[in-house]
Amino acid sequence: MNHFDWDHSFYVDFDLAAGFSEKAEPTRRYLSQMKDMYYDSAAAEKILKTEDPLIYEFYELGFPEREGDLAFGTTILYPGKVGNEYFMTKGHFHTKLATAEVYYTLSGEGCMVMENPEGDTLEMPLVKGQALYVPRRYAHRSVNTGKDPLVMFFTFQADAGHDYGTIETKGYHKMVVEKGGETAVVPNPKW
Ligand SMILES: O=P(O)(O)OC[C@H]1O[C@H](O)[C@H](O)[C@@H](O)[C@@H]1O
Ligand SMILES: [Fe+2]
Repeated sequence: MNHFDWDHSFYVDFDLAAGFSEKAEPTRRYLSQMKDMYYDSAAAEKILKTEDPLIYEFYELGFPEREGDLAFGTTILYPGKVGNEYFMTKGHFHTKLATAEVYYTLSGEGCMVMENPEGDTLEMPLVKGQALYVPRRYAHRSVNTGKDPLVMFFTFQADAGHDYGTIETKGYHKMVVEKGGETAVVPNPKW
């Protein structure tokens, strides 16, 4: 765990291409920790028989969950697929539902899949050099649709919290898959 002093100014280094930091500590999520989130569970089990790939890592700054602070860091989401579904983050709602977040794509290409509790869905490409605004009340998951790591910088209100509940049990309404050599957003048959 890092110990930054959130009541004083501080620097954190983030490599603008690769997303890595020397100063901050990464949290890593492997396929074994999120295998049930992929639609094709047989494909996930098959991969896990021989390896447990690192799906993504993000730099956790140990931010205090205080009103007025900002959480920020980078996420590095690796390329790959489980069955025909691209590697993705778990995704979450904010516990304080009405909390937005900004993602800036540093390198790679992908898609941000969003949905609100009413089931309205939004899918927006993650494009290098563009900041994407994730609106209040929308759960958000990033998906790597490219061949290289997808690297993003993010920031949000530090006391927003993470709510994984509904996402972990039912998933998202939409999935991002490779279909006939193309990237396609399709309905999740589990809904
Ligand atoms: O929480 P996950 O869906 O696994 O995503 C991992 C992390 O990456 C993102 O960039 C978020 O902004 C973080 O708040 C989040 O914890
Ligand atoms: Fe978030």
